Amino acid sequence: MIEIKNLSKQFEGFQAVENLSLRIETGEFFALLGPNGAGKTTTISMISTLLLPSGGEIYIDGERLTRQRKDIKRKVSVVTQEYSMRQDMNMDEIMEYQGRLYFMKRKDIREKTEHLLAFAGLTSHRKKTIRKLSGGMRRKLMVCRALLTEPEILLLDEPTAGMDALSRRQMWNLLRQLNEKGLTILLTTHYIEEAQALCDRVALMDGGKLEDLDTPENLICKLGAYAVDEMHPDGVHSSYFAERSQAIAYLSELTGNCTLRDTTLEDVFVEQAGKHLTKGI
Ligand SMILES: Nc1ncnc2c1ncn2[C@@H]1O[C@H](COP(=O)(O)OP(=O)(O)OP(=O)(O)O)[C@@H](O)[C@H]1O
Repeated sequence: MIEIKNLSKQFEGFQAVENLSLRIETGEFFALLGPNGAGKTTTISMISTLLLPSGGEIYIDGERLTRQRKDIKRKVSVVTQEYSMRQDMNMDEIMEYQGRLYFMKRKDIREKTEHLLAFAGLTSHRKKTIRKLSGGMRRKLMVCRALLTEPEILLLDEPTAGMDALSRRQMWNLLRQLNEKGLTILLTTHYIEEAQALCDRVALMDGGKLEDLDTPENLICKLGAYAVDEMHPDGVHSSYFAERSQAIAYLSELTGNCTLRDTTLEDVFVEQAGKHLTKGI
């Protein structure tokens, strides 16, 4: 369980995260969503202790997280946005290097590497050096590396950024299976359908602050489960309704090109962060 209390981060006077409080339950699959610069990466970096908070606290299973508490830090692994791996190493070497950093026994490293690479479908590529791997393979390897120390919590900063649709689905399946085995997962993503497909709950951030936090279904219901899109020369204008009958009544009054559809989490995101994203352009 991760508990964040009044967490803040300032960079030279700039408030990147402001008074953030939230709680992620053990075994939950949780997403931080928000426009560019919302403070998602900064939040993940503080939970992984890469960054120190300017204020507030983080608790893991009820214990205060600090850089000195190696026992608590070990419960948390992070997959960052950058490929932080030596280009000239192959997969086995990357895993061995990571295991040695954590003083794991060689036999343990070998056994777990075997299992993790097979689980991620990477075994046949294990002797390729990092520079010869595709972006999707590298990200999967980063997940394997993060899992080597058997964390209870996995933090992923945009785990499928730049992946093609097939690789993204493979990563989703991998993460789903890990979560089903009990791993608590916190991810940031710009692919809203990713959060809708995977996550139990979603936190919407903007300008360093928490704007809303709920299940995707509840966030959609709050906006209105039915959407009517009207095509205008400047783009699409969407209106939201709780009841299908209301949406149909509204639609019947319209004369232009318009459609009725189910509201998605992306609609919730666009409405929240409307000033940052413009639909239809
Ligand atoms: N080291 C730093 N020094 C100064 N400002 C920073 C630093 N790191 C982040 N920021 C600023 O803090 C704000 C939040 O950044 P952060 O990377 O957490 O946002 P984000 O929600 O992850 O954005 P994105 O979706 O673009 O990855 C941004 O305005 C960013 O410019």
